[in-house]
Amino acid sequence: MMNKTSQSKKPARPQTVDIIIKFGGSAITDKTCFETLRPAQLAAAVDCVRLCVENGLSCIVVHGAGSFGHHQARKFQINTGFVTTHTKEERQNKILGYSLTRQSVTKLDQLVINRLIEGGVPAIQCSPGSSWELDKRQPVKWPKELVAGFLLQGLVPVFHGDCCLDAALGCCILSGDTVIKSLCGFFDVKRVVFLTDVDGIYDKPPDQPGAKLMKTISVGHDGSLKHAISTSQSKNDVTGGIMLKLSTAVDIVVQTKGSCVVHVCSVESPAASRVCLESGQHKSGDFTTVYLENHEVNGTASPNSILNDEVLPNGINTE
Ligand SMILES: Nc1ncnc2c1ncn2[C@@H]1O[C@H](COP(=O)(O)OP(=O)(O)OP(=O)(O)O)[C@@H](O)[C@H]1O
Ligand SMILES: C=C(C)CCOP(=O)(O)O
Repeated sequence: MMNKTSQSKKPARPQTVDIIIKFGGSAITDKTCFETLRPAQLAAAVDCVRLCVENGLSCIVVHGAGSFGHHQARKFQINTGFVTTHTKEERQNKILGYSLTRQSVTKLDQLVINRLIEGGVPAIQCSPGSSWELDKRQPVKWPKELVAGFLLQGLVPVFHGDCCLDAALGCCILSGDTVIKSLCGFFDVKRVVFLTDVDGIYDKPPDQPGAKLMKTISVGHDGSLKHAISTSQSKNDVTGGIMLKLSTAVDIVVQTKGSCVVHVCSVESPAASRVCLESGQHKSGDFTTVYLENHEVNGTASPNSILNDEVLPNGINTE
């Protein structure tokens, strides 16, 4: 059933994936309330995937945990692993928390997969918690060939942030953002779209006065950024919030030498489907594009507006 590419551990030419779409936990759930879905936002995210599939794009979905999982993970401190448990009771408590966290994230996963299938997307569950091996919170082994096989059959693999076993810590939390980085390290991914609850990356938390949407973020070959960006995260978030997203985006464009472009866009924005469907970079729109400086994307030189690396809400250029 598997072809030559999917059988080999390290194929000479990695299999192409047109797009990875991340359903942000902030976008599809209400992070301030326990296990609360935002159905309209989930429907909008599903619509983006449906459009991609209808247009023949190979697609992977990754979703965050949002208000499913983060509460339990925080309460039972799953991310510190078993090394911080000293008594039998502490260990039993942590194991119960591990079980409850997985139960919660897989509950959300089931809702997401049901909606995708109802929307006509041939979604296939790929929960990291049941197959990924981690060491010091970094993925060391995951079933790459199986995922490659699913994609070759036209299925849409669905991953999510999860709790996983960890060689060093016993257990830990694996963010959907880290999953995306691993996928980009194995497949030839053309673009990653983070659908979230804000228009993109701002120069400071968007609820702070004067915060400006960064329409483009140019990344140096050493991973450096031209502009300072400050962030905040919700008190229930155990995986680093938007900061992890930004560092994941930077790592992806550097690690793929610029062949993969990353966009951060509101799930509710009319631009979301366009960002998902169109290849290359986008000159305008209320979203963020993260790209490698001076890089040619899909054979076309980056547009000047991007090379100028503007920071502009309301047309203000801070350069
Ligand atoms: N500089 C910033 N730019 C953009 N958003 C920011 C910034 N600082 C803080 N935020 C907050 O980050 C939140 C989005 O990040 P978050 O990590 O929750 O995204 P997500 O991908 O939806 O979540 P998850 O990791 O659960 O999937 C927004 O609600 C926003 O208010
Ligand atoms: C809290 C858990 C279990 C997963 C976190 O994943 P993320 O929301 O993608 O960061």
